[in-house]
Amino acid sequence: MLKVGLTGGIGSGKSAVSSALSSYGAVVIDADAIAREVVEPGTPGLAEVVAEFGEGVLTPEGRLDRPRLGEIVFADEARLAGLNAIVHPRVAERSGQLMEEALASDAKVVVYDVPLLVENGLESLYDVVVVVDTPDEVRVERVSRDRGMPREQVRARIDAQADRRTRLASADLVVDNSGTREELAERVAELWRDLLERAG
Ligand SMILES: CC(C)(COP(=O)(O)OP(=O)(O)OC[C@H]1O[C@@H](n2cnc3c(N)ncnc32)[C@H](O)[C@@H]1O)[C@@H](O)C(=O)NCCC(=O)NCCS
Ligand SMILES: Nc1ncnc2c1ncn2[C@@H]1O[C@H](COP(=O)(O)OP(=O)(O)OP(=O)(O)O)[C@@H](O)[C@H]1O
Repeated sequence: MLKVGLTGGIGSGKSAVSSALSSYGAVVIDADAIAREVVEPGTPGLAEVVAEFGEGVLTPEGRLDRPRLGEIVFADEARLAGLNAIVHPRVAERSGQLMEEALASDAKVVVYDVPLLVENGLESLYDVVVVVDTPDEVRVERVSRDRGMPREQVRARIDAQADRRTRLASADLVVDNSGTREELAERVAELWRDLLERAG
């Protein structure tokens, strides 16, 4: 079983790449999805977030108000560090469990889709680090267009992440997603062949 760490900054196209890899037969573990699960209503994670940030980060229904918390933490490094200290250990634990389950399956390739692989120094956990590389301006365009996130919010998240050079320095393989979706699909098909070869 080949362990692949798939990373890239906000809006780079990791989800697009991981869903294509999943359709080819890879097991995909999604860090963003786990980061949501660990702060669902009733979890100790959400209780800690409220203790740290106050009731103001809850919606009237008692769920985490994610855009609100995003505005707070991406404007203030210390507050972001406070949130990361609550969420990241829980994500690491749960993703470790899911990785163990994947290793026990007969899949040839398992992909951990994680935006902060380089930031959190996780390179050594994977046989192959794949970086999805997309210019900052293109990412701002795509995320504001498709998710309605204000451009300044996308930029603030880009600023909170590793820069392009740092991320590329950790890459074993790079997928360029500056072009069309069709071009990306071709590159992922090539990537899959490469990963299968490495899986042996
Ligand atoms: C601040 C929160 C509530 C905002 O939620 P929102 O729904 O708007 O964004 P979502 O979680 O879908 O993240 C979208 C993208 O933002 C970027 N991002 C998220 N968290 C971080 C972070 N701590 N540092 C840098 N970039 C981040 C990533 O590129 C991510 O793919 C949320 O991002 C969060 O809880 N972040 C801390 C946990 C974390 O680091 N998650 C990333 C994977 S472990
Ligand atoms: N080649 C492309 N051309 C046009 N739009 C694209 C392309 N690739 C991805 N997108 C769109 O850009 C947005 C960002 O892509 P995606 O969600 O896959 O990125 P991501 O790296 O998973 O982002 P995040 O870190 O925020 O979770 C999505 O709305 C996606 O549909």
